Amino acid sequence: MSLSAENLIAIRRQLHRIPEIGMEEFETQALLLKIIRAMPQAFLQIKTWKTAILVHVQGSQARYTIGYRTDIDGLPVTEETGLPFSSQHPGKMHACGHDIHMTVALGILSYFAEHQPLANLVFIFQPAEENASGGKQLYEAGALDEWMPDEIYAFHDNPQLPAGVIGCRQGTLFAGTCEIHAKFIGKSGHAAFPQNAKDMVVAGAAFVTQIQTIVSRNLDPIQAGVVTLGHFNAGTVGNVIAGTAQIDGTIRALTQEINLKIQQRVRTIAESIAAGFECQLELDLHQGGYYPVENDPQTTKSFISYMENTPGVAYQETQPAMTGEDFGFLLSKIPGTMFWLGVESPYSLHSEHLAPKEGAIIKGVTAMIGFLKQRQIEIKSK
Ligand SMILES: CC(=O)N[C@@H](CCC[C@H](N)C(=O)O)C(=O)O
Repeated sequence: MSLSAENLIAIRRQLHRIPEIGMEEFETQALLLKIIRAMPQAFLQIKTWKTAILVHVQGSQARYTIGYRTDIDGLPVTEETGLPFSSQHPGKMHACGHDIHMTVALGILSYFAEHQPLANLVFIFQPAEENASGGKQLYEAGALDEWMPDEIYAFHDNPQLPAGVIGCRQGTLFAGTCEIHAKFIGKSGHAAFPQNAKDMVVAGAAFVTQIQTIVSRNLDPIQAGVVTLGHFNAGTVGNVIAGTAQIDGTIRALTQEINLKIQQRVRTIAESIAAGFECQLELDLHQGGYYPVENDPQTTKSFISYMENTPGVAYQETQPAMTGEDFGFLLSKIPGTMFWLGVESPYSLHSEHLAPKEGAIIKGVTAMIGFLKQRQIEIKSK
């Protein structure tokens, strides 16, 4: 039997209880495998790569392969929702809704495990979307090679959209991101003798301040970019000069060109601060697979047309967002479409209070099963 709405909610709650950080999703992988192995197996082949799971569904007229990807990792966030099925893993939470993503993928898979598709389908349960570009790692390790999709789909939950509403757009959906890790290394000393030390609170503060000029002074005002420094750690106590400052942040831009331009300005400013304060610099600008999420014109046209014209599906065109997604890497290799699924919450993604509305799950499953069925017919008739 395909998984019912009630089954899916129960599964989502099980997954929600056991969030794990990227590349450590062992319990999650075991639970997913148990659920997948309980489905009818006639059309399925299952393989694993590290904590990832790949499931191939044999199509009856297989000349084409459609991929569907979900991420499976949680975040290092302490849950504050008060829900009875809250995280049982201290300091970890599905605060980005990947439990919803996994559940929707299982719902779609359970349908096609029972109703053989025309095309082959490949379901990718991908680790480490948040921290280590699991999609890029999996692709580059060749885990997909045997079952390489001709096109691919994925969604991210969206607390700002009403539950169950599908959001999408042609072109860029999400920004490309790049992590900033900067360490300024000076010399600690007594607060009374600054002449004998190299104060990294001051150097770090200058870096933070100068970085603010990148978006306001270096970018075309019509173009968009974000530089957020979310972490600054320097010193220990008020009367000791700090010998090091560790500053971490993230760059976001809607094109790779602007992302690279911001990276270059961050590097120039960090190096000039290090020179000016006569200190050392360790700088790591790490983009990994977090390329801009660029939707393919053909698959996205077909996707939007289905969602707009299908009774029971609520569709809304959305603006590009500055969230990042390593699905951008897979979309740079395989044409496809990323979309939003509304889960309606007053709290944002990554909030310790995020409590997505579970009614979105069955709506997402139903919309995607319908779309994938139509898409296979479209492809067959080409
Ligand atoms: C949907 C979402 O929230 N994605 C993350 C992706 C992380 C990108 C990377 N680790 C970075 O911090 O730049 C996001 O923060 O947008």
